[in-house]
Amino acid sequence: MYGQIVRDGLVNVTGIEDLGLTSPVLQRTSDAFFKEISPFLLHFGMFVPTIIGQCTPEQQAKWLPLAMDLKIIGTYAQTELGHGTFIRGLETTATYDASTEQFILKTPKLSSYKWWAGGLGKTANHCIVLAQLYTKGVCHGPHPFIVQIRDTETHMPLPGIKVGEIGPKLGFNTADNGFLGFEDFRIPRENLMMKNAQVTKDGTYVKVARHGKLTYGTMVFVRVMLVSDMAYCLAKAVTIAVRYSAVRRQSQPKPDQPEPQVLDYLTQQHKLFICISTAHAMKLTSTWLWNTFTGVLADMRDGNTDTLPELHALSSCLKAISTSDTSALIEQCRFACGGHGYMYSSNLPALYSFATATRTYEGDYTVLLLQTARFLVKSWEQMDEGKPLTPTLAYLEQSRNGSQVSWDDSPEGIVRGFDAVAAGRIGACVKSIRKHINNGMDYEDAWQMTTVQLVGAAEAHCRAVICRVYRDETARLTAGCSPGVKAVLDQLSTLYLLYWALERTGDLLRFSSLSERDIENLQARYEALLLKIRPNAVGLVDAFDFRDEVLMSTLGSYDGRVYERLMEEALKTPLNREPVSDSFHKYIKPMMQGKL
Ligand SMILES: CCCCC/C=C\C/C=C\C/C=C\C/C=C\CCCC(=O)SCCNC(=O)CCNC(=O)[C@H](O)C(C)(C)COP(=O)(O)OP(=O)(O)OC[C@H]1O[C@@H](n2cnc3c(N)ncnc32)[C@H](O)[C@@H]1OP(=O)(O)O
Ligand SMILES: Cc1cc2nc3c(=O)[nH]c(=O)nc-3n(C[C@H](O)[C@H](O)[C@H](O)COP(=O)(O)OP(=O)(O)OC[C@H]3O[C@@H](n4cnc5c(N)ncnc54)[C@H](O)[C@@H]3O)c2cc1C
Repeated sequence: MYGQIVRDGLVNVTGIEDLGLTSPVLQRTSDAFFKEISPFLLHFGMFVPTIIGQCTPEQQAKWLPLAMDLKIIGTYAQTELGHGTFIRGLETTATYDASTEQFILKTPKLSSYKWWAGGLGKTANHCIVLAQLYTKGVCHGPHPFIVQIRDTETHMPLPGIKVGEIGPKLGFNTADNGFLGFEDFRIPRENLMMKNAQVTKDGTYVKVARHGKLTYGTMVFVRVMLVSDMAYCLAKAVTIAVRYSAVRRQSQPKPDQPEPQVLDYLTQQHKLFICISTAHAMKLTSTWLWNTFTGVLADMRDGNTDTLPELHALSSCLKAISTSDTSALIEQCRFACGGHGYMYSSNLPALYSFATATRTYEGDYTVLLLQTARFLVKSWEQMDEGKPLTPTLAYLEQSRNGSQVSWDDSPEGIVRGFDAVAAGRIGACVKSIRKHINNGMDYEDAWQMTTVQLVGAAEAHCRAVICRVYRDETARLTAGCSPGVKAVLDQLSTLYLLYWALERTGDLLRFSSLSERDIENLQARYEALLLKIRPNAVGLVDAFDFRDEVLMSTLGSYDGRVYERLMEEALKTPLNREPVSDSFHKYIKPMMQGKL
């Protein structure tokens, strides 16, 4: 299995590299090689970006050609057995020895072992290691080091290195996630990645970065990328589920009628059409986020880090919500395919196991939403002090006078309704924190006591951002389209708004003048819209344009030969090589004869 995956992985990365294509293409074509993950994902997904983001130009000149030509294979080892979320609590140490101009890497105890890095087990010979930097007896916090861990000729672990694979997981079983320990392992001073902080030969620590969190930059980049990844993942899953639902016929609602396509059931449309819509919403939002990200990078190149806090808040909540929505909706696609959705050959299990992991790695869902909430509460307090709000929080102004937003069920009105919900929930958090403080709590305890509400407020803010961006970007991008295309894409973005308005009626009743009658109207409009979308459903997923080799699904192939493919795959199962398994003779027969 591992050998096959490495072969496929190299064909993928070297083949595409020869064509000089970019890593997103690499990422997309890699799907034609793997149902799961390439052991080289971290090399291109984090090792290379960290060299670019954390190294000086001189260090980049040394390491980047080696990495891009695959002369070295890297990964990103930050998480430890004992810490993943709390980076400041990482235990691996890097202590500077001025007498030899080296750092000594140490794994003080079992919980300090690096754990999880993709490709670390058997594939990588180098890695980025986040370690607590000590020099002249002072700890300066976690810093990135580039460390060779295996001999590039023999691939043997270097002396002082303990490395291996962490074992089977829910999914990602081709990612070769590994563990790594250091026993007084020495690396040259120059292996500290010195764009944001330096240590001089005599051990003096020099802070370069204008912002304390630039070391976390790679994670922001990956979070931004993952939003797009999730759109792609969900688009694959709903292509499989909609095509299968068009082929599958089941039950007989009317005695004298043939069994209908299950896609004709309103409940099936309710399960699946939000998936089509969400894939579009996340794709458009990811492009908007990427443009925001590149804008912040440009500002930072000019020495201005003012826009970084908003990017961190946006990338945190969008990564959290896109991965959470995608995991839930891919599982919904699996539910929609009945028993056959549970077959590994449908590819829905692999898509689900990838998406659900993404809800955790690169920042746990709850932790990232609390990061966004921190920014939202700070912004509210700045608004109270009369300071200007950042663009994505402009809607907070409307809540200033505390008046309830009047409900308007037009698409733009629903977007404003979500703004009111987000503003109302943030305001409720601020009120809760202040109440606890007035009752004698310190700020940290008051914050902790409000965290359930804070996670909800961050989700509401993110939903409002997605709704607004989806609506605006659809209008902008379809301006020049034919009326037919424009109408269908407008139906999808309206469906997204109606779906989430019905999911959040409680909040809308609390923070707008929404009434019982309005809810009945929303429900009726939503159901009517499902029927309108039905004729275009297969065309809409065909428009995602996935080749069968990329979908790798017995249920989702273009020709619809579902039962033939399921049987073909079944016959390939090793157990079917012989009519009678030798376990019969070894165990079952003796048992039947009472000889066990
Ligand atoms: C084969 C082809 C491949 C092609 C690939 C191409 C592309 C692929 C793309 C993606 C795919 C790649 C890989 C995917 C697969 C697997 C990868 C998994 C890798 C990992 O899984 S890798 C480990 C990830 N592990 C985490 O994700 C840890 C999460 N834990 C944290 O992130 C921190 O621990 C935090 C933030 C919780 C607390 O950190 P803390 O305790 O130090 O800070 P604190 O909370 O005290 O905040 C103090 C002030 O810093 C600000 N602040 C914080 N963070 C900031 C940031 N990032 N930027 C700017 N400001 C930031 C705050 O906003 C605040 O600001 P203020 O004071 O103003 O409020
Ligand atoms: C498939 C996969 C691949 C990975 N690849 C890599 C890799 O290549 N490199 C790497 O370095 N890491 C990698 N990771 C590790 C990943 O980044 C961490 O697992 C992730 O950051 C979560 O941290 P944790 O495991 O410590 O969870 P924890 O933070 O321990 O989460 C446990 C629970 O505690 C809660 N919690 C934690 N802190 C708080 C808080 N402040 N407030 C409220 N609740 C809190 C969480 O919400 C969660 O419910 C990978 C993980 C997976 C699953």
